[in-house]
Amino acid sequence: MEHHHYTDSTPLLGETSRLADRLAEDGYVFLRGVLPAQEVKRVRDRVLALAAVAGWLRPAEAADEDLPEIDVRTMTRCDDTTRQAVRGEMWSLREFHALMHSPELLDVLEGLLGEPVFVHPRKVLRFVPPESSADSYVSGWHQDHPGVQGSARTLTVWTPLAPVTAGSGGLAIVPASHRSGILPLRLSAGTIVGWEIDTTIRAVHSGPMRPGDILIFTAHTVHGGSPNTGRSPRLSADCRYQPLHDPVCRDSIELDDGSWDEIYRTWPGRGVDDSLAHYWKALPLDIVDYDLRADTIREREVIAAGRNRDPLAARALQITAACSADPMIAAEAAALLSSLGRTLPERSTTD
Ligand SMILES: O=C(O)CCC(=O)C(=O)O
Ligand SMILES: [Fe+2]
Repeated sequence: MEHHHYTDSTPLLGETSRLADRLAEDGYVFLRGVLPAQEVKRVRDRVLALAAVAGWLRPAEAADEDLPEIDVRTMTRCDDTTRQAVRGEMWSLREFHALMHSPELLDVLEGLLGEPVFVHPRKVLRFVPPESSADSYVSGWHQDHPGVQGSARTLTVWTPLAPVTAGSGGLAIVPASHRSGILPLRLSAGTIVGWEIDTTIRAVHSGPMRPGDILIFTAHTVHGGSPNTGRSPRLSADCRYQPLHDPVCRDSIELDDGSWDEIYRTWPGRGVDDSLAHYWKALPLDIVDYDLRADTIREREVIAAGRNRDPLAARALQITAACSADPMIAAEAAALLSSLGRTLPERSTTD
């Protein structure tokens, strides 16, 4: 596999049609310094403060580029409920949501899409501890469209909250991989969802990133997180942006658990009269349900693989047991998982 640095498209900022051509050609653009570094730092500091309160950091030792080290033992010992609560507090930070609505970013996206943009409310904040921690994972090679659904023209923005170094790992992109539609998947025990793209990858683009830098890629572009081999957390944010008038999948708006008002309880004035709270309710959206058909087919495949005692099915069985909409399938997945005799660490199920 060939490894190259991202193609730097920063010189094309302000030349909308050339930037859009680059996105159409490569499936991604890498732009430096789009987000205000001070705002990024504000989010990072708040996230790290929550991690420190949870005891996840080793305060005395500054490691990778002024980020504290993770206390892997404490984090690994942390029970699931506490871990999810801390991650939930990080995710609820108003500064994080505001960052993904930065005017500088929306200008670029509006230029690329050529029409008004809808910012998905369900943004993702990633706190990836070193791979030695039970709560670390790689996202595996994937395309966003099968999971995000809605508009096929949706764009993802990925941005680091701290410098991306060789140790922290970042987001690797397979250039021009968006041109072949939805690609098949294969079981993969080491990735977050238990599946990954089943194609030969010939070239990968990656490289260092600074706070403020962004990657924008299409919903069909193959990409995946690299392992965090450093000693500090990898902190990043990602969010999806689509043409306002295209269909929006309900799952990009609605929460799996809890309500948006619970999220806003830490916002000033609990989000009342806040332009970032419930902002989609005033928009003329064409909301569509999540189409479960592809997931159902994959669930059948993983059950069959589990019956064949395929060790590659372990992670997908775990996800199916925890998340299947069909209780019979969930129960069989759980039984097959225990008969596989594998106890995998409990991990987050975010794609
Ligand atoms: O940061 C990662 O590990 C994965 C990010 C990703 O898949 C995305 O932003 O769509
Ligand atoms: Fe993704």
